[in-house]
Amino acid sequence: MRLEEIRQQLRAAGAKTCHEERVLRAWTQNVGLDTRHRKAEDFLPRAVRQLLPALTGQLDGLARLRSEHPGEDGSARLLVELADGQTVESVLLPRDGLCVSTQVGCAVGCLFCMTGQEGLLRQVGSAEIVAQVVLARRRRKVTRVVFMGMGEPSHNLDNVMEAIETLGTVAGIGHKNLVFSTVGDRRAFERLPQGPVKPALALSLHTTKAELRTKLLPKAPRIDPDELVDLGEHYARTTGYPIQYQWTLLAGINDSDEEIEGIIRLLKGKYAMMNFIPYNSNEGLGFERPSWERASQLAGRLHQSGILARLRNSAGQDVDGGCGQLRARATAADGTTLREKPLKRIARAG
Ligand SMILES: C[S@@+](CC[C@H](N)C(=O)[O-])C[C@H]1O[C@@H](n2cnc3c(N)ncnc32)[C@H](O)[C@@H]1O
Ligand code: SF4
Repeated sequence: MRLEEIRQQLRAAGAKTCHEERVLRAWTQNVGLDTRHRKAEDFLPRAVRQLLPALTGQLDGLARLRSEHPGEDGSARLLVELADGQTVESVLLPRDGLCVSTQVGCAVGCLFCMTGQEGLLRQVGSAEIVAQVVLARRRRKVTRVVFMGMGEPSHNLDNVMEAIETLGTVAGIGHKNLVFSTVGDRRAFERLPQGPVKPALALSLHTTKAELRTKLLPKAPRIDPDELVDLGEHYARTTGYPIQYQWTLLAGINDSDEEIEGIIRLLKGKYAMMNFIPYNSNEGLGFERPSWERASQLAGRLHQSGILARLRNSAGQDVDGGCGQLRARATAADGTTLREKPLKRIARAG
C-alpha cells in the first residue's frame, strides 16, 4: 500500500493538507490527535473523524510483528508480517536506529546475500516502509532509519522516495539520519538530489575491481567503481553529508592488500568513509569471513592513509545472522522453500 492511497482516503472525506499532515503525524509518531491546545474534534472535519477507526485498522494491518530476536549488542531483529502474509525483516539498532526493508527479495542477486537468493518477490509499498518505523516506535525510540534491510531501494524508487519524504517531515526524522543504501544506480543518483528530503547515501562497493564486482553483484547496474565514487562524491558535495561506503569482507576474495591500495586510490581526499562489515555466514553460500585481526589490519591501513574506516559487525549477528536469514528460516519452517539457484562460485583470484 502507498502513502498516497491513505492521503486520498482522507481527502475524499474532506481533509485539507493540514488535516492529512496531522493524521499522518499522529500515526508515524505514535501520538494522539489531540494537542495541548486543541482537541481533534475542534479542527478535524467530522467525516474525517468518522473515517479514523477504519483507517486505523488498515494502518495497524500494514506491518505486524511475527517474531522478535534480541541480540547481545542491544539490537533486535524483527520478522514483520505484511498484510498479504509476506514477511520482511526490520532491525532495531543500538542508539535509536532502525534498519527497514524495501523489497520482498531482491533482483540484484549478490552472491553473499541471503535476500538475493530469492529473486524479487514484490515491492514493499511506501506505507509498509513507514509502518515498519511505526511498529519499531511502539517498542523503542527511533531517530535514525537506514534502508539497509531486504531489497535494493533504487529498484523501488517511487515507494522509497515517498517514504523518505514522510519520514523526514511528519515523522520528524532528521534528513541526514535517513540513510539510502544502494549498489549504485543512475536513476537513484538523478532522483535523490531532487527530493524535498535528501537522505544520506551508503554505497555498497565491495571491490575496486570492475570485473569482480560484476561477478559478486551479478545484476547490479554496470557502473565501474571509479565512476561510482565520482557519482557518490557529487552527491556528498550536493548534500553536505559524507558517503558511507560499505564493504562486505569476504576472506580471500576482497580482503587483499591490492584492494586496500585500490580503496586508497579511489577514496583519498573524498568526502567519504568506509564501513567494513565482515561477512555474516549464510549456510551454503560458500564464503568465509576474514579473521578479526586481518579485518582490523585493513581498517588500520586506511586510517594511516587518512581515510576514515570503521569495522563493524552487522547488527544482531548472533541472532540468525545476515539480512534475509530470519525470513529464509521462517519460510523453510512454513514448509515452502526458497527458489533454488545453483551457487555460482567465483574464482578466488577474482
Ligand atoms: C542487505 S543490503 C540492502 C541495501 C542495498 N541493497 C545494498 O546492497 O546496499 C545492505 C548491506 O548488507 C550487506 N550484506 C548482505 N549480506 C551480507 C552478509 N551475509 N554479510 C555481511 N553483509 C551483508 C550488503 O553488502 C549491503 O552493503
Ligand atoms: S546485498 Fe543488497 S542488492 Fe545485493 S542482493 Fe542483498 S539486498 Fe539485494
